[in-house]
Amino acid sequence: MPCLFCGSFGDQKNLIIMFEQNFISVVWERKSALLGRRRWKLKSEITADFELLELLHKELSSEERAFAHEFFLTLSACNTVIPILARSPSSSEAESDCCDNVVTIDYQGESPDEQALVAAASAYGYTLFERTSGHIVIDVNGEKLRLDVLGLHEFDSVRKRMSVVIRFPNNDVKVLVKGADTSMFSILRKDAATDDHRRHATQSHLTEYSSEGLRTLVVASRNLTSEELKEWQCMYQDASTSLTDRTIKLRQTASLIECHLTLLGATAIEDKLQEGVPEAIESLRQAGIKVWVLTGDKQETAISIGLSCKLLTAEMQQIIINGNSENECRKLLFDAKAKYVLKYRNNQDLKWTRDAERDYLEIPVDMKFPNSPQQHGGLEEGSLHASLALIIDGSSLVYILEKDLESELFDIATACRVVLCCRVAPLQKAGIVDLIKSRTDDMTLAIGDGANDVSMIQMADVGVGICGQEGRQAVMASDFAMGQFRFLKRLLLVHGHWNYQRIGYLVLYNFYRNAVFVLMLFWYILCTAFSTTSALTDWSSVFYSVIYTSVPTIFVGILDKDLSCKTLLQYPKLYAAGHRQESYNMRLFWLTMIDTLWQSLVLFYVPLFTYKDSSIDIWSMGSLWTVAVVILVNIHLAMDVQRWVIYTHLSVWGSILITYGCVLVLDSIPTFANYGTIYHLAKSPMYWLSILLITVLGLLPRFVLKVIYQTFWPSDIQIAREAEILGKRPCYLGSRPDQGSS
Ligand SMILES: Nc1ncnc2c1ncn2[C@@H]1O[C@H](COP(=O)(O)OP(=O)(O)OP(=O)(O)O)[C@@H](O)[C@H]1O
Ligand SMILES: [Mg+2]
Repeated sequence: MPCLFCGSFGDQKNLIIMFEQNFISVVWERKSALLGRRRWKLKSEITADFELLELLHKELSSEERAFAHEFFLTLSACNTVIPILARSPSSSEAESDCCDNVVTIDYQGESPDEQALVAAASAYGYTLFERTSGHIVIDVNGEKLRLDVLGLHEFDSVRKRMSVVIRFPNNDVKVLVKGADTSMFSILRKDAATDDHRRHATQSHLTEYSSEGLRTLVVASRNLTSEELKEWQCMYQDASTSLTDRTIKLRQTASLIECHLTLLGATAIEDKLQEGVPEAIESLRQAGIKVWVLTGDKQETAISIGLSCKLLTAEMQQIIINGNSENECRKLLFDAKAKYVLKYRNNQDLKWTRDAERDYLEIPVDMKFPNSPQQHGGLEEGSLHASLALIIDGSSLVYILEKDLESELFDIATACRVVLCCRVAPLQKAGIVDLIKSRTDDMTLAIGDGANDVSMIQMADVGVGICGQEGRQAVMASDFAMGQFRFLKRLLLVHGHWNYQRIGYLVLYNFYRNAVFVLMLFWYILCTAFSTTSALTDWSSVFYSVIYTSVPTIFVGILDKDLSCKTLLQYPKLYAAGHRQESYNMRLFWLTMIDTLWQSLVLFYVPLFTYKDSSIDIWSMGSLWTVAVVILVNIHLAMDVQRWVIYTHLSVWGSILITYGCVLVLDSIPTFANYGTIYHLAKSPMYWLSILLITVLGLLPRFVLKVIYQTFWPSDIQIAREAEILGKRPCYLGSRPDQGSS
């Protein structure tokens, strides 16, 4: 069973912010802000919420207003976004009346979430328009506010938050922090009852937002006393210049100030699914690929995204593992195993059969055979097995992956139809891929777009990077890069299928091509009592692999297609031919070798038999063998070509012509022992008859076997191919349970 590990496949960050401070949730979009004499024009439009705008224009003395001010200040200051300014002419007269100039502002950075948040802050009058390493400048409702950046603790997947230490013009020093709710709530101040109230309200809003599939962040801040600042500065200086354990030291320094924070609010960002994701996932699953989602997102968000991309369905039985200690995780795993997995194992045979039956339902009714199981498939649909979905979070994985619970997790995960790991750190993503790689022979493919997907992309057998808005790290670490998740469907179902067919065939063909030649020479050695004489010139031996038979191999290996891209995309189950190892397996290998043995015997003995009464020399015989073997292997290849294009014709038939050309040239050189042989041979009909006999006799068993197989035991691909050629839809494609996808 191949496995596919997905990071995120959303890329369009549409912004929705929920400001929590006044316990109201406001949703807004991007908008250009009109600020004093300068007009900031954002790349995309944001519509601001009127109520919140009104609050922001009140006197700063009110507590609610002060919190709102600090919330937006944190959004525009606590990030690594770089503003890119471009002056543009005012478009209308009205605009030029109220503004000196219009400045188009584009925010660039590694995190699309941050870009969206800074743009939203700008729409509310907090426009970040200058950033250097030492300071940032924010346009706060027309007033320029310059803030000194004393230090920045970048986001990392362990802390799951970032912070910035800012000195205000009045010399106040503040630490502004934003991060994941799980990491933020533990470092908030818990002094007053109002804090508790605010906290609970925020928590319930966060749950609500993440259930809608929004990506949430919590924003907080606090003032630093001069002693705290001094201590932090000392440590920060030391950590940032340290040559060893720099990351750990910086993390310790951050923890010094990232505590006792005052909650300011929360944000929620819509991470729109890319186009075609549900369809792509569905097709991959029909193709027999298990899809697992590994994300750093909150559990509710991950479940909601899982539902929207149709990975999870409402009927699925969800096994949720959220443990905070080893014992708790152990208990949850054992309970889940006893309750679901053992039951699943007992029903496993039944399940596979029913899976296969279910696949009948995808095929149009009018195309079914009258007695196909589809007839009762509809009746049984309601009683089909309830699928299992495992949902597990990163903190449980800490206990599970590092302890002896790995095998329990593996048992449960493999029994589930869907596995969803949320709040997982990059190394845990790699750990999950490793778990499958080390315990099964399955091929793993990891796909992701962010820096946090790099380790899993590198760990998987095949790594695919999506070039999104989250930088190029995933792409740089991957084997394949693509613009959108949905292209994976084509990559696997079409190109993966073609490649498998071509490589499987080429491996067998190349064994055959070389073995038939060597065996022919071997029979000659046996017949000449190991005399070490040779019938073929050295030139013929060298040219056989390099010129006579190599070009068709290359062209067929690149251009041959058993099925059209349309059919492969329409019937994902055809991909399962690879799972069943239909193109290359031991049976096929030995059959090919037996066929090779037969063909080499025909090659060697037919000329001996046809010329048994003649007195031709051994070089003439060698010349005939050379030409005959080239014609035989090329016609063997021609018999297996599935799609003839002009280049295939040119290469196959051209190779035979080139062989004749080379033989003519080699036989015209007086110093060679085979001088003039072809000219004598070609005159007699016996020569041409021998070649015809070799070709027909050599390929006959293969031809007969192929006809019998394709008539009585056609493969799915064969059926689809015939249907394609006849212009019909395949009727019972992939439906035979014995060939069902694994
Ligand atoms: N720049 C940031 N500043 C603060 N917090 C962040 C930042 N980026 C992400 N986070 C928080 O850390 C969490 C984990 O981030 P991470 O990048 O590991 O995963 P993710 O982006 O949520 O999901 P995915 O695995 O799909 O990329 C996020 O869910 C978010 O709450
Ligand atoms: Mg991310």
